[in-house]
This record gives sequence, C-alpha cells and structure tokens, in this order.
Amino acid sequence: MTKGLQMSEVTKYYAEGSNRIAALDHVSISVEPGEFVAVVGPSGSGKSTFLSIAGALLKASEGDIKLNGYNISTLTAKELSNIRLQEIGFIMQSSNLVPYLNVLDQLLIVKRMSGKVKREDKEFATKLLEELGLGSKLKSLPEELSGGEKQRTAIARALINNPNIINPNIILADEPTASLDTKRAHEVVSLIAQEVKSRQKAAIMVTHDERMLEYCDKVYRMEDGKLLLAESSRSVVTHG
Ligand SMILES: Nc1ncnc2c1ncn2[C@@H]1O[C@H](COP(=O)(O)OP(=O)(O)OP(=O)(O)O)[C@@H](O)[C@H]1O
Repeated sequence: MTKGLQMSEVTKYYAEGSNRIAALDHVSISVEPGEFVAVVGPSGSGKSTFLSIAGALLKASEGDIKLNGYNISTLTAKELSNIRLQEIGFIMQSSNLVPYLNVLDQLLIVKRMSGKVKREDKEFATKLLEELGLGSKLKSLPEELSGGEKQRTAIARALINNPNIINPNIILADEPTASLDTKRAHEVVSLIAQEVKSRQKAAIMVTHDERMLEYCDKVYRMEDGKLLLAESSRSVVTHG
C-alpha cells in the first residue's frame, strides 16, 4: 500500500453562471511520508481548492486521490470522515477552536472522542504546547487568546492528531504563519518540518511567506489551476 498523498490528473470545476471555471486543471502530485512540500501562487490560483480536495473536504470533478493508500473517490461519507479524523492534521487559516474547551483540552478532544486519554497523551500535549510558547495558557479558553496563540493551538492540535509512526498521517497547512511574528513563524514551521521528518508524515503547506520555503523539500507553484514544480528550495536557500 502506498503511503502519503497521491493525486493524479485532478480537475475541479466550479459553476459560474452558465459557464464553468476549472479551479484545478489536471493537477498531479505525490507527497511521500517524510516529505514537506510548499505550494505558492497568486490569490485565486486554486490553492485553497487544492488543499480542500487533498483533505477530503471537497470532491474533485475528475481524477484520482489516494490518502495513505485509500482511494478516496470510492469511499462513503462515513468512511471519508473517519479518514479525515485519523489520517489528516489540518492547520487552516481560521483555527476553528472549540469555544468552551481550554487549550490543553483542544488537543485531547480527538483522543477523548475515540476513547480514553492516557497520562502520556496529556504529557505529550503539554510538552508540545510548551514548545510553542503556550505553557502558560494551558487552561485558557480561545476567547482569552491572541490570534497568534489561537493559531499555535490549532497547529499543536493538528500535530497531535495521530502521533503514530506506524501509520504516518498527512498534514495540510493553509497559511500557517499568517498571524505570527517572524520568530514564531520560524518556530512553527520548523516544528512542522521536524514532525514530518521524525514521524514520517507527509505535509503540504500553502504559503505566501517566502522565508518559510527553506524548511520545505520541494516548492510547487499554482498558476491558473495548474500545479508546477518550481524548484527544490534547498538548492536556492542556504541554511544558516
Ligand atoms: N465555491 C466556489 N464557487 C465558485 N467559484 C469558486 C469557489 N471557490 C473558489 N472559486 C474560484 O476558484 C478559483 C480558485 O480559488 P481558490 O480559493 O482555490 O484560490 P486560492 O489560490 O486559494 O486564493 P487565495 O490565495 O486568495 O486564498 C478562483 O477563481 C475562485 O474565485
């Protein structure tokens, strides 16, 4: 079974009056476990559509998508929602935190839904939050957090979703550094890169932030719904 994410000739049409526009135009990409790729491109080029389809939130009009070996076009709605829960860590622009849960519980909710929260789950969550500078906010509710703190909580939640090396999952990040200062932005993206490498996750990050490309193995450019391999970021950016 092939792990990671494979898209083959994926097209997405949106109806626009009597016309239809191809927001994605025959997109093919393969992201292996342990690989961190970036997708850049102008506004309206199709990046959000791409990420929504990769995350099984939106159906493609044409083409095949495989997530950790599952061909998602053949799955029922129930199976799709299980795959989303088990295989995918989403880091979206709007952080979608649960309003009545404190920061620590935001991370443990998936575990809580699927059974019992173990002591090591709590320790892992606490450690992750401390690494992200949220050690003093464990008991805070979303309304008590700044935009950046909410974003970091959402990132931690995406990283903890399935910290299981035998069944590597997929991380999809939409502008994860949008509301962060430079220092935090580097911390967050290097943390994602570290998770990708140490836990063999396959990750895709949509970003406008050129400074973050140095953490990625490959950079793709989206233009008018077409996805092109731009360059290997390591060949253009030297690590300090
Ligand atoms: N639900 C929808 N119905 C109709 N058209 C849509 C819909 N969602 C997106 N589009 C169109 O599809 C194209 C791609 O949009 P998409 O949001 O994927 O771009 P994007 O690259 O993520 O843009 P941004 O960087 O501004 O978020 C755009 O022309 C957009 O207007």
